[in-house]
Amino acid sequence: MSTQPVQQPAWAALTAHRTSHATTSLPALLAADSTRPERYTAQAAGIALDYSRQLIDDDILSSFEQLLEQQDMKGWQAKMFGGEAINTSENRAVLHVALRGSYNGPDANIPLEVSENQSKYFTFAEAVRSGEIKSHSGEAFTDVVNLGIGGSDLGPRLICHALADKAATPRVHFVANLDPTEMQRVLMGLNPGTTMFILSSKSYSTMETQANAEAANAWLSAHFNADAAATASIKAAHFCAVSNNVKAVSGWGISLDRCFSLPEWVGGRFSLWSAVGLSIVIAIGEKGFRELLAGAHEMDQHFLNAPVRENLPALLAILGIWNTDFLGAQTHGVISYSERLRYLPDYLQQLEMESNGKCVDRDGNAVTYATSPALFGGLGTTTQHSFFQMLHQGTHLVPLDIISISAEDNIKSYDGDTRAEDLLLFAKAQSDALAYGIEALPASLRDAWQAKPSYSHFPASRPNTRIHLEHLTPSTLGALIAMYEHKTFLQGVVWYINSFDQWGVELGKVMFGAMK
Ligand SMILES: O=P(O)(O)OC[C@H]1O[C@](O)(CO)[C@@H](O)[C@@H]1O
Repeated sequence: MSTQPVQQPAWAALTAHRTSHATTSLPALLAADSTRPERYTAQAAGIALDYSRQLIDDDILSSFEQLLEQQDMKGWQAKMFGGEAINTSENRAVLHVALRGSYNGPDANIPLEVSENQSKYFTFAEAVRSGEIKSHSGEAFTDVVNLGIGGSDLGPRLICHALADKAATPRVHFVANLDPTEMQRVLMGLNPGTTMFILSSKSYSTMETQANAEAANAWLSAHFNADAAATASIKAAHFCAVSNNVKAVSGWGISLDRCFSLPEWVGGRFSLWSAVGLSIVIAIGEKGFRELLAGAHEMDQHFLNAPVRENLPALLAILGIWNTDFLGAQTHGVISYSERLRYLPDYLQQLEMESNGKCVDRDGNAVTYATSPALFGGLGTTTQHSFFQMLHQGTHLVPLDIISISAEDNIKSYDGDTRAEDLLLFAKAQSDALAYGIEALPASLRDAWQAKPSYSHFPASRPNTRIHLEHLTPSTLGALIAMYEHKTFLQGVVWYINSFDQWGVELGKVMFGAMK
């Protein structure tokens, strides 16, 4: 029976490990066992996860295996993949996994509904890509702008930036913010005559997206110098929509055959796999999108079947809980050594913090332990020249995920261009510097460094996990995102919180409404 984890025997064992390991350091752990990097590396779906530079050992991992059992990991997995209403505050199932063929429950209508929806927006996206669907002035669309926020923006934005061929049309753009400047800057270079908008809002109650749709509509009618009747037909030609509230969206003037629905059981921050991914299908095609789904499906199966010590999402969940609840970390950093993964930290911020930023458990009681850390991040190497100073020599413990892709997957712009190789080398160098400090230097350099005054002292023993993708493809990106989704879900299971509602964002909306 799951309950608050602090009541479980394994939590007490972990607390005891924390005390007995108080003086353990990463250089000592790494020096004591030359097989540690190999033993503490797990692989699945094209992703290798090396957690040898985390402050854990076999005893701690064993206690976590027990904790997962005591908190009924398997039972919760079965509930989620089987379609039980585990989002109890909203009485909803949590079935984004059904969108990638991983539903395990008895309702045969669910896979049918998924494939019916998919075929509608896949067909539409391919017709936009091929130029078969034309603009008001009879031209092929060159640009598509997704208007959405939160889950209706961050996943598609991440994936399109990572995978879209920037030289091909239609190009895909994103506008999320209420600040008119964002839209103005995106639209500045675009031709209204060949620009399509996707109004993407699961609830169709998000004021930012509605306001931006009005602004986009005004931009179009100003261009066409249109009267009211013409404005309606321009809107019909240049807008499509994604929503769970198709009736309301079509009421705004988008024709029903261009309104693509997503089921109630897909949470906003898990919705990129649904019609919310329309911008992705337009950017990478149906084939690419199906590969993305297949990669996520592979990760789903891995999460369900792999033993804990080989299970990537489970390991990430464990490491996060150890660092947060036992070592006292209040933050978690994600550093991507790949421009193509620029938006990963933004995406993960919503995924992890909106899901697990909770202080009340599933029974309505206050939790007595820490839940989601603050997640932040950025790109290597640029962040090395901004906040890495604090990571190396600051007073806070900041565990990191350091993510890299193979150099051959990157651009070479001239003969002898070694930037991609050097980028990868920096990911390794930073990981070593954080974990070992100057111990990792060759002896000659180390002696010289040691002679320096205390301001150059490196405390070391700063935990980090290396996550490496041999290739960044739709499939491996799908797997990477699904891995983080399941990490987040499992942490919520252990913390005994509902990871699938977001009441914390509501009060500000109501306050705004009261002031308006
Ligand atoms: O797609 P919608 O309904 O416009 O919601 C956008 C975002 O707003 C939130 O509901 C938070 O306000 C997120 O959970 C969601 O992803």
